[in-house]
Amino acid sequence: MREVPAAEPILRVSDLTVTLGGSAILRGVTFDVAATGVTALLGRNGVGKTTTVKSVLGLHPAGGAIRFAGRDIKTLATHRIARLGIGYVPEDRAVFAALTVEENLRLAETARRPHRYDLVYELFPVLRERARQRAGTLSGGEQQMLALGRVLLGPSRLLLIDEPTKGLSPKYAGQVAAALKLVAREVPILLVEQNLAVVRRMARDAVVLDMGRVVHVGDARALLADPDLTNRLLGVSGPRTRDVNGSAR
Ligand SMILES: Nc1ncnc2c1ncn2[C@@H]1O[C@H](COP(=O)(O)OP(=O)(O)OP(=O)(O)O)[C@@H](O)[C@H]1O
Repeated sequence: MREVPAAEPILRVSDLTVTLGGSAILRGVTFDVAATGVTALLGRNGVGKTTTVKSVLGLHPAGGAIRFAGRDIKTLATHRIARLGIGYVPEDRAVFAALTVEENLRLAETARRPHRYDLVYELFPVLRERARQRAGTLSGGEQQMLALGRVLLGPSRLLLIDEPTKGLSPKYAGQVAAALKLVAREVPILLVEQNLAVVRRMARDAVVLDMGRVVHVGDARALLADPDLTNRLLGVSGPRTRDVNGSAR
């Protein structure tokens, strides 16, 4: 029987090195992001997860190679990388506080069409309900939904999403995770996430960083099902006590 070749990864990061403020932050990071599903980028605080994501976007000068959909993107300017179809939701959510929800979405419109308001409002009905409300007065969870809505508005081929559930109540974290899971059916996601219950629910693949290096690559659930490995790599005992909605398990 002929083997079906596995799809090419959508993103290939090879031997990525980044120095910031005189310190070597990434020391040869190598990993792939599959063309489907969610790849979780994990690790303790300060190990280089955000730096990795920003480097993919051309926001830090980096050594090594970055290929997106088979194309070398490391030397491209950030706006050109974005135009190739890489969407980014940063950790601080980056919504315009003084503008309404609707204005925030309209500002995210780009030349790349179609603008998928139907998808955004289907995933996050609260954004339609609060269309006229200033973004700065939304709750943290609603602001996160707006930030995700902004990036989902245009067609993307890969989403880089940095800690989308950080600081959210279990209820909102659950809602955001559920929406991202739906999004991941259409667009591959590289997800930085500390909430391991969210990771277990969404991610198929896991990449773990430690001190600027990849120390583990493999199946996300297998990693999280192994308390010793989880403890050694992530410094926690895994998502065993509470699920993503905060219920005890
Ligand atoms: N512009 C910068 N100048 C100097 N050092 C920086 C800069 N940006 C990040 N760093 C340092 O690089 C290291 C990695 O930071 P990074 O934000 O990538 O970590 P992280 O894994 O995303 O952490 P966290 O989980 O806490 O968000 C940290 O020690 C941080 O202080």
